[in-house]
Amino acid sequence: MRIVDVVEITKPIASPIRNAYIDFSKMTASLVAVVTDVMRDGRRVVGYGFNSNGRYGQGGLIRERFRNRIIEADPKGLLDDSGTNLDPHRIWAAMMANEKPGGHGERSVAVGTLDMAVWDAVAKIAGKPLFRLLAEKKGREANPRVFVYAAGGYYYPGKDNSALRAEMRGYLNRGYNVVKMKIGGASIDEDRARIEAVLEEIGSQARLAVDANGRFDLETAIAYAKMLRDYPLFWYEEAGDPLDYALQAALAEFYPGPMATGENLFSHQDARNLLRYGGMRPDRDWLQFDCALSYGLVEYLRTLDVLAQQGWSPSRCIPHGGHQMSLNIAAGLGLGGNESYPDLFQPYGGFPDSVRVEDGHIIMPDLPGIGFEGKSDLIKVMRELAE
Ligand SMILES: O=C([O-])CC(=O)C(=O)O
Ligand SMILES: [Mg+2]
Repeated sequence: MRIVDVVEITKPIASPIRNAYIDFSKMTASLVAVVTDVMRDGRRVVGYGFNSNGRYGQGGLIRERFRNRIIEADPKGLLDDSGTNLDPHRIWAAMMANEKPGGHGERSVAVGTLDMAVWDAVAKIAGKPLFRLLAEKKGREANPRVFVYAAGGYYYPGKDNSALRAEMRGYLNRGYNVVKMKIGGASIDEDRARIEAVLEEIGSQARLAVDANGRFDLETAIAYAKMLRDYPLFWYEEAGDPLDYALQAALAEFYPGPMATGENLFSHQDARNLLRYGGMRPDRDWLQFDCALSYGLVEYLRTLDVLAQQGWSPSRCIPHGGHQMSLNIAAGLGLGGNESYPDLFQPYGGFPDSVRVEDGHIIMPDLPGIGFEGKSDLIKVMRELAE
């Protein structure tokens, strides 16, 4: 058994939306395939992966470095001890040969994208849904029912508060009971009016989270905290620079409600620094590390170890990114849920076609691998790449 090829294509996922920091008019994503020589149900096993929105495609790094290290490694050295499946940890180590520590940059996105495809292949070779494989490896019970929330509420050109309300109403109609909107891309008075409009629309049917995308300095973050704490928000996300742990810790003094951050921390070492120095509170705050941006699930397992050492439960994690990889981790390893973008970043985000959101939760279908084969628009572009 061996990996015979690794292929990558960089695709546009452009849209006219804007958060407080970037617009998505030139956004791209890498789609990758890990092609094996294993056959299952009459088909060659190919694992697929892609990177989450917010960071651009990683074709250069994947094609120049990480792909070659997998292809050039001794194939036997990439198998598990039984020799009957690939070993994601050994493949990860092969990819990271001759890489210095620290300064994680975006190489973590390239590795995370390939790691997703490796786990997809491993679960397909095992003939199981990835979430069941993960639960088995950890000796725990999988829970296929996963909390999901609807992320949107972006700044669009020409979008007024009635359009924002209609967007949120649409999410409620589709079964969500937590919705998220952007803040920090307008004046604080405008943002207050946008928040009040959404709260009026959703009433007691749902809760609202807000996301500043790291835009604020400490003074502005605190000014917003004082405004936001008047409302019963689900969370206040990424107020300041993701690496400014002192800002996050200072903010906690002004914001008693739940805070969320972590989508732009790309390693277990960065996660550890957040928990050590960021003032995050394990009884109410939320951690959003996204494996597809941060060296994949092999690294995310280390991050979960860091959490345990620092007294945090995995149930405080609701990853960024809205992809099925994190849904599997949530169902298999007991995370608190997953993000979802009902109207954005298609065909990559979302759920298998048969899945419906009910009461803010989905039920994972029993599909081998990550479950991409259950989403027709997604598997179509995947197969165009490698089958
Ligand atoms: O707008 C983005 O970059 C995405 C984001 O922060 C989120 O989903 O939390
Ligand atoms: Mg965010």
